[in-house]
Formats: sequence, structure tokens, C-alpha cells
Amino acid sequence: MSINNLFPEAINPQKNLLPKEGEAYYHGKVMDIQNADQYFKILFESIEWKNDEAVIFGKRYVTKRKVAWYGDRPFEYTYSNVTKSALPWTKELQELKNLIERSSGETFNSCLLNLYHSGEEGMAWHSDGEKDLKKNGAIASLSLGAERKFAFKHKESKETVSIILYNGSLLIMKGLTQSHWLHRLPPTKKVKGPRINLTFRTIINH
Ligand SMILES: O=C(O)CCC(=O)C(=O)O
Ligand SMILES: [Fe+2]
Repeated sequence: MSINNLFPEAINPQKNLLPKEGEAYYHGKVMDIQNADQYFKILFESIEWKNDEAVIFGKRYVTKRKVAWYGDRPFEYTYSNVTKSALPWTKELQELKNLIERSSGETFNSCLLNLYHSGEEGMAWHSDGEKDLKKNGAIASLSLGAERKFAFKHKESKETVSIILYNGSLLIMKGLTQSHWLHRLPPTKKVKGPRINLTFRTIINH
């Protein structure tokens, strides 16, 4: 396993982190710490956070991690077998969407937010290949709050790539990434502070 960005000067948003069959670009920090901390605080207080639910083999699970779903229109989005309707953008989410669109050169029409209260909450291996998402569309992941490790694992070869997601940093996944790679946010006892992650996405209507 390799940690690609131990040194911030080595961060290159043009460099693909994945060795094959996908594209992931780490932009590092796209805002200063003061801004990142301010956005964290506002989102923590103003977003309609709900515990995530998942129905797996008919059994309902409730996670400690909280989630929220916003978008251009009240898109219905099925995530972990649970369908949610998107809420309208708040002022701050609209600002962050604009920033992320300028930084990435991509456009997005929705955002899934995750709130991890501490390092003990994470997200298991998965890919974001839901049928409502634009196929091979970009997903932009903005991190606020505690720094966390993030890992990719190739579905066949099992090779892994890991990075550290800084406060105020942006990661873009696009192309074949979701078809060929899993990703996760590993839980860790070392991180005590909370983190908010925003994944901007493009939903399509069928
Ligand atoms: O919190 C993260 O960095 C990952 C979130 C994620 O993978 C997702 O919401 O699909
Ligand atoms: Fe994901």
C-alpha cells in the first residue's frame, strides 16, 4: 500500500492516482483552513442530518454516521437500498458547489453529505455505481474537518492506493473508477475529531 501524498508539495491534480482502469485526481486543499473550519461549523449546524439506514438481505441497519442529500431538484436517489428525495441547495452548499465546479471543470446537480462524528465511524468498501448516477460521470469529494485516510482497491487485482484527505481538500473520481475500483474510509481509533464529506454527483433521469 502506498501513501501518495505524505508531502503536500507532491500533490499534483493532473496526476492520476490509479495505475489502471480509472481516474482519480487529488487537488489537495482548495480553500484555506479558516474557510474550511467555518464551512464545517455552518454545515454541522444547518444540514438536515439523518442517520443512514441500509437494508441488507431484508434486515434494516442504522449507522452512527449521518447523511443528507441535496440537489437541483427533489431527485429520488436510492442509496444502500433506501430511497431519499433531495432537499434544495442551501446558500453554503451552492457556494461550495460553485467552488468545486470551478476547481474541477466539471458540473454537478446533487450532493450526498456524510458526517463522521469521530475516527471510529467510517465507510466500508463500495463503489458509487448506482443506476441513477451518470455513467462514468465525475464524483467530486470535498473533505472538511478531521484528516482521514481514504483507500482504493482494484476489484480484480486487489491492489490498493491510499491518500490522506486534508481539511478543505478535493478528490475527483471519474471515468472507469467506479466500475473497476472500490473505495473506503477506514475507521481508526487515532482520529478523535469529526469530519464532514460532501460528494457532488450527477443524477440522470431515466
Ligand atoms: O467520506 C468519504 O470520503 C467517502 C464517502 C463516500 O465514498 C460516499 O459517500 O460514497
Ligand atoms: Fe463512495
